[in-house]
Amino acid sequence: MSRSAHPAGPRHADVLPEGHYSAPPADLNALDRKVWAETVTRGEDGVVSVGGVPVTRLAEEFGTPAYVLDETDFRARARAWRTAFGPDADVFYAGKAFLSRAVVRWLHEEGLNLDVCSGGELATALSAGMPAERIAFHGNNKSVEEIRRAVEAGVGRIVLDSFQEIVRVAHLAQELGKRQKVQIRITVGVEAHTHEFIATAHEDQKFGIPLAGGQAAEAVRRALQLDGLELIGIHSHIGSQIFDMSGFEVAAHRVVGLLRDIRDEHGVELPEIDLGGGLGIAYTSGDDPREPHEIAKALTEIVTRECEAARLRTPRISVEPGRAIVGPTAFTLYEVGTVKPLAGLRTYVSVDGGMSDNIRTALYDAEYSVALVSRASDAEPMLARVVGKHCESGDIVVKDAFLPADMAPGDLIAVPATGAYCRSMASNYNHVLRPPVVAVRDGAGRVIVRRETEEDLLRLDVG
Ligand SMILES: Cc1ncc(COP(=O)(O)O)c(C=O)c1O
Ligand SMILES: N[C@@H](CCCC[NH3+])C(=O)O
Repeated sequence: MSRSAHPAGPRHADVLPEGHYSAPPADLNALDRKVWAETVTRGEDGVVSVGGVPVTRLAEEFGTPAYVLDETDFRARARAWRTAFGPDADVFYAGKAFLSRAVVRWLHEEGLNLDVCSGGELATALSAGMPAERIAFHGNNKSVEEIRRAVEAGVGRIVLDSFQEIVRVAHLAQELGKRQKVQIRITVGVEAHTHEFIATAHEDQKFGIPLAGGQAAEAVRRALQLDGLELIGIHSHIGSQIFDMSGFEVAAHRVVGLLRDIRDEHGVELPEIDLGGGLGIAYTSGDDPREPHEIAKALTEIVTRECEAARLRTPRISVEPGRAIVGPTAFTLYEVGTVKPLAGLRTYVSVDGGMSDNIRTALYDAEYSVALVSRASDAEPMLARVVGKHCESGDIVVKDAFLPADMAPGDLIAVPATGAYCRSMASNYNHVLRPPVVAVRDGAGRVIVRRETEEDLLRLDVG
């Protein structure tokens, strides 16, 4: 296999990209500790390992592309959240970030609860043994059938998202002879500092019942009147990939304000509040994520302070981190197929996956980093764009990155921080098969979600 440089290719682009990769890093072989988990290291032979397992071995054993997830890191992060919030609060892992039966079992063992947002996620959670009372069921348009299954299973809470749903859940619960614990999701009117597609607490979007205009107060009134419901609290989720804590502070302030109004109007002190998920992770060296203990301290302090001011008993707090737990624990391992230098522009490096295993770049203009992991290289940096194999020019995995100028077919590259919203949003576009998830632990990899096969694809075809 040729390791030669590509003389026609640019060493640096004439026009450098804006953002975090506007200049090449000093050493392309160094792994940026902001985006790579500590358990990922480069050996003396230049090969990168995770938890002591070389990526070359993983590629041989499981093929590429593959999501490689460090189980030890996942458990440590889950535990850190659990410990940070302590016994008087609850941490619900948001299954939408990535869910599999193995993950459900790890969460159960680490003492976390689970947030699900569809019948499919609920089925996965229950089939892996998560106790129903530790499950929260979310969604802005749960079907009657999904609600029925959740109530029958005995989920710990259903988070109500509309006036229609308040009535729907109450009737179904009554029909089943149950009183369902519920929270009401409200929209607090905060503009979260994140991509507009993943902000969820400003007024003009689909989630929750607005605080504005007294709508949330009216929803509470109705829920308290219905026998099938036990209203246990108020829920707010302001968006995702957020670093600035001020949005959470405003949300907590407004949620506590509603609890105070409820006490004043109905004489009831609701025992719980949920402040959702949304904490950001580092995708590039420019991102500075908060640690779980900082977040726990900030949220607990503000809720306690606001409750004291309102003379309310401090409610039990819950949170729903997804990305912050699973995001940093996995990387996607790809094999390079072609290297195409475009003079004066950049070099296109095509990998064996693409937008079907990571839609985030195309969907949110998300930034990622990338490294050559199957060897070290002393070649000069070249401005590269990592693209997939799909019939779409927007099929970009990493928009701007510096890779060594001797990149060649057969090299393995890895994109870190792909644990969240990559496998869970993967598709079969172009009938490309979805990659496996390989969990690494104790010096070995094991498949926790297998690679799709052509038989899997054809199984759904009728006729
Ligand atoms: C209701 C709810 N909770 C939790 C989450 C998890 O968010 P994140 O993965 O950003 O922590 C989401 C997704 O944004 C959500 O919609
Ligand atoms: N899927 C989104 C986040 C949405 C979270 C769910 N409400 C992402 O990849 O960032």
